[in-house]
Formats: sequence, structure tokens, C-alpha cells
Amino acid sequence: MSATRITVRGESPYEVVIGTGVLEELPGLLGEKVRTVAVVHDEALPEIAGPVCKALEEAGYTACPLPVPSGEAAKEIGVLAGLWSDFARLGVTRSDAVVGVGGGATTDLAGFAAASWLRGVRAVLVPTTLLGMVDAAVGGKTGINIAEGKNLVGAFHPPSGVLCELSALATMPHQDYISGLAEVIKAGFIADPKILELVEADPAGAASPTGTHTRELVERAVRVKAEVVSADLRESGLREILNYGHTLGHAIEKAEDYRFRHGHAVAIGMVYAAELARLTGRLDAATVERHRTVLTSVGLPTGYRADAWPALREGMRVDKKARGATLRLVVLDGLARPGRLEGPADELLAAAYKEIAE
Ligand SMILES: NC(=O)c1ccc[n+]([C@@H]2O[C@H](COP(=O)([O-])OP(=O)(O)OC[C@H]3O[C@@H](n4cnc5c(N)ncnc54)[C@H](O)[C@@H]3O)[C@@H](O)[C@H]2O)c1
Ligand SMILES: O=C(O)C(=O)C[C@@H](O)[C@H](O)[C@H](O)COP(=O)(O)O
Ligand SMILES: [Zn+2]
Repeated sequence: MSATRITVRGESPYEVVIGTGVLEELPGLLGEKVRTVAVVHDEALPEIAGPVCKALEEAGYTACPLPVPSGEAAKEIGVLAGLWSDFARLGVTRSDAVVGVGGGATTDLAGFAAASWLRGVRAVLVPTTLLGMVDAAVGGKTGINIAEGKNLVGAFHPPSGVLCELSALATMPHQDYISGLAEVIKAGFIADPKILELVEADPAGAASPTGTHTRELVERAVRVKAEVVSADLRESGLREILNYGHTLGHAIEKAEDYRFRHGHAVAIGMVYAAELARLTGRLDAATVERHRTVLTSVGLPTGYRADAWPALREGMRVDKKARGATLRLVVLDGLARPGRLEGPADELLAAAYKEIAE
């Protein structure tokens, strides 16, 4: 089957290329002026980074592999500083490029390294996880974590291209795969209910990289993300909807010292947001229950420890959608009708948490 191309519009439009056997398209996404390519890759993925470097070398580029720690351990200032030193040693100039190969943690880091080096060099991303393909690599949000909160340091730096080689998904650990499925389901609730129908019709297939509808789920979620970021790159309004479930989700990740999968935290956060919407009369109980059933059907969590509430309430204060002391959450006014809950009272926030507390 030929590759699918989804264009992200904006100041510098770029393509998300989705398919099997698409690595050969990488040079085309880099452009002709580039000479040195810093290939920032998850250290656990030499079998993917190797062919990427080979494709670049064969196309005449100088590919320099730069392995970084797997997972969230990559999104740390020390790792970023190490990359800056590597770029200096390799002589990466403004006409060169960074290629990020790995899951969302790796591409968030690689993207931010590209954004910050010489005030911005070209980045092309090769996501290797479901989450990376449907969400992290698309849209230009890059960054790292600090102890005070998730993604608190970063930049908007859209890539010049995104290459989703679907065969990479075959080796993904199941829990990491369903973590990505949480973001796919998020796209279903905020914008494309057909996604929910596909997951509900075959939860086991949805939770597998070889499911009948894997490619359709990836493409639908990428289209949702591409449409939103094309309209609002810098999150001045519409883009906030992609943050559905993230206000509590990020607080859970922080409380767990970033050792809790992002998608699992977002799954819990979506049920929390749905309960908030129900308690404020926006969402019917059936749609709240639909959150629980669809997430549970693919093995995702929908509740969290009761005693964690004080820490989570505190953690939510650094949410990027807040304005001053006013917390703002994305909630649904109905299926695929995202709205905002502005300045909720503490009692309301606590009452919704009681509904998901275990
Ligand atoms: N920038 C954005 O818009 C955006 C969007 C969503 C999420 N994110 C971020 O993405 C991160 C999560 O990304 P993730 O879920 O991809 O996790 P990840 O990058 O931490 O990868 C998860 C695990 O999968 C392994 N892995 C990656 N690809 C593999 C493959 N093909 N085969 C076998 N193992 C593989 C990794 O080594 C790691 O152990 C979080 O930091 C989150 O904040 C960013
Ligand atoms: O692209 C966006 O915008 C999103 O909010 C997508 C989220 O899935 C993603 O986790 C993002 O990194 C969260 O951004 P943040 O600004 O809340 O850190
Ligand atoms: Zn997310």
C-alpha cells in the first residue's frame, strides 16, 4: 500500500508520511542544503537508528548517531546539555539538521535540542512508537521535564517532516503501545468519534500493532492533530483541546517522578475531566461511562490512589493552560464538543477526584 501524506499547514508547511517501507523518503524531507545530520536516537533502538543512518549516508549526508537514554530519562537538562556539546564537536551548523528517532520522549528532546541549537536548526522526526506517530512528533511542541513539572521547559519548533514507519511498531512492548492508544482515544473523544467506534468494535485489535484497523487509527489520529495544529500552532485557543486529560495526567506523572507512562496518566486524566463535566451539567453519565469502558477494554487505567489528591491538586497548578491562579481544564460539552472549565472551585475538583479515587 502506498504511503499516506498528511500536510500540516502553517508558516512552513510539512508532511507527515505514514506507511510501511517509507524510510527511503527521509532524504526528501531533509532538503538538499543539509550536509551533517545529528541522529538523536533512543539508545535501545540501534536496529532502527542503524537503517536510518544508512539511508542518510547512501543519500550523501554525513550521519552522526547520538544515542540518548530510553524513555523519560531522555527529557532531562543533563542529556540536553550533552547533545549541545555533541553538536559543537560535530560542527552542526544552521544549514545542517537533527533527526530524532524514537518515542515521544526522544523526539521531544531531539526537537528541543534542534530548537535551542544556534537558535534553531532543522529537525526531521522518525517516531517509533504509536504515541510518537499520532501525537508527539506532529505539531512542534518540544521540551524537557524538571522536578517542578512536566514539559515546563521547551519551545514550539515544528519539524520539517515526520516519517511514520509503521513496521517499527511491531517490536513495541504492549504497555507502551496502549499508552499511545490513550492519545488515539483522546482524539476520538475530542474530535473523531469514529475512532471510538473502531476501538469498541475490536479492542484487542486496537491494542495491537497488527490489528485490522491499526493504520486507519494512526491516520485518523494524525489528521485530528494536524488539523488542530495547522489552525493554532502556539496554543492560543483551539490547540488546548489536545490537552484533554493532561491537567491531572501531568500531575500524576510528576507525582510518580516521571516513572508512570504518559498515556496511562492521560487515560486517568480523561476520566477525571469527564467526571468534572458531568458534575457541572455538561456531559451525560453515559458518555462518562463510555470513557471508562473504552479505556478499560484496551487495558488502560481509569482511577488512581485516593491518598494522592493533595499532591495532585498541587501539581495541577503548573498546568500551562492556567492563567495566573486560575486553573483552566479542557472538558467536553458533549462528544467531540470540547469546551473549557475556567477557575473551578477546589470543592468541585475534589468531588470529581472522589469519583476516580481507588
Ligand atoms: N510533543 C508533543 O506534542 C507530545 C505529545 C504527546 C506526548 N508527548 C510526550 O511523549 C512522551 C511519551 O512518548 P512514548 O509513549 O512514545 O514513550 P517513550 O519515548 O518513553 O518510549 C516508550 C518505551 O518504548 C521504547 N520504544 C520506542 N520505540 C520502540 C520500538 N519501536 N520498539 C520497541 N521499543 C520501543 C522506548 O525505548 C521506551 O522504553 C512523554 O514524554 C510525553 O510527554 C509529547
Ligand atoms: O500537542 C499538544 O498541544 C498537546 O497538548 C498534545 C499532548 O498529548 C502532549 O502530551 C503535549 O506534550 C502536552 O503539552 P503541554 O503543553 O501540556 O506540556
Ligand atoms: Zn499527551
